[in-house]
Amino acid sequence: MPTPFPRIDISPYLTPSPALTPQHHLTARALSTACAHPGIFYLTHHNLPSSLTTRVLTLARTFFLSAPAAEKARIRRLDVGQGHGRGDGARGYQVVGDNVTEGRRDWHEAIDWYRPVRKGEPFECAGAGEGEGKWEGEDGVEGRDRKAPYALLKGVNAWPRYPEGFRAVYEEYVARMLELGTAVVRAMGVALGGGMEGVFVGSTGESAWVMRAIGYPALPEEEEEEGRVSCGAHSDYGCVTLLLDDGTKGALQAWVEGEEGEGRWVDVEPVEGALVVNIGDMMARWSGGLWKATRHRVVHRGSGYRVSVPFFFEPDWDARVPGRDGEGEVIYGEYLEEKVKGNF
Ligand SMILES: O=C(O)CCC(=O)C(=O)O
Ligand SMILES: [Fe+2]
Repeated sequence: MPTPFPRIDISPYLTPSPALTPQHHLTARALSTACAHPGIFYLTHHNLPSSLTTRVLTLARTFFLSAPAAEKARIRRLDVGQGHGRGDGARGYQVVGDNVTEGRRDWHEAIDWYRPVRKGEPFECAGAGEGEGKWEGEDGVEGRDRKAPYALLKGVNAWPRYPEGFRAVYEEYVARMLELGTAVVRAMGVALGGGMEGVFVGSTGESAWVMRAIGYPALPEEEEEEGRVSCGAHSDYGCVTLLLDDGTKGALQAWVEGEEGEGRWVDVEPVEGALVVNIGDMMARWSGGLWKATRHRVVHRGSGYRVSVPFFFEPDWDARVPGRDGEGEVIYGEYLEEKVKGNF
């Protein structure tokens, strides 16, 4: 069966242009349809050099499969207060089974990074410490001006020292993804109309982005019998997810609803040179429920080791996002804190 997921060419939004052209509108219209149903699509012509995406995936694979246990332990995610205060309950490496989705342990390992919190930012305080704790693992500017103990989500990112060059490549990738994310939300704003282009660009200029490198060993049969999957069914909570995958087939699945409202899991097969994109709960709210934060999950039964790197392009920490079903608006950073506390 052909894949039901459309391809969206984002290139018109990547070239500076003082006014919207017919090409901009073509992309916006295609996005509008795709975001309403099935809410997940392939982003093409994104202008990311394949040399960069290949390096990103290879570095993650090498880390997961061959980093010494001590290196994985050095950057392990810690609860708030742990590790002389360097834990922020969010950033760092998680072993297989550490990540929990809807109460079940996921069958993957991962490193999570969040947008750095800069000293003096309005939301920096909220419990951030002025203590003496210094995390030995921090070797970059981020950590130097902000001392542990850290509050929830307010720590410093943990970067592998092995394989060499990891951080520089990933930071280059983050910079590219911020540009791309801005282009995508701008296109989504044009698609929604009513001034939303300005709202989206204005609410994501300091995006509280999140990035994960995920390593999926094949899911053992006995784990699946226990009801475990590689990554449990969920919708993403932010704006837009830009997913880079290593081409492994039959792993990512999306919940697609038919005309009658009946749904089923459909494989989202990798498309060479394209990113898989879905919208998150914040974007669904901004669209007034017109667009869907599609549920998805990963079931990787194959024999190989799968690697993916989702980049979550999110609203600013202090962005105000409309409520759902008459609820009041939320401040995105507060919403995120609740999500992290509740283990997503
Ligand atoms: O690995 C994937 O393909 C998807 C991961 C995912 O859905 C997530 O991290 O939110
Ligand atoms: Fe997801």
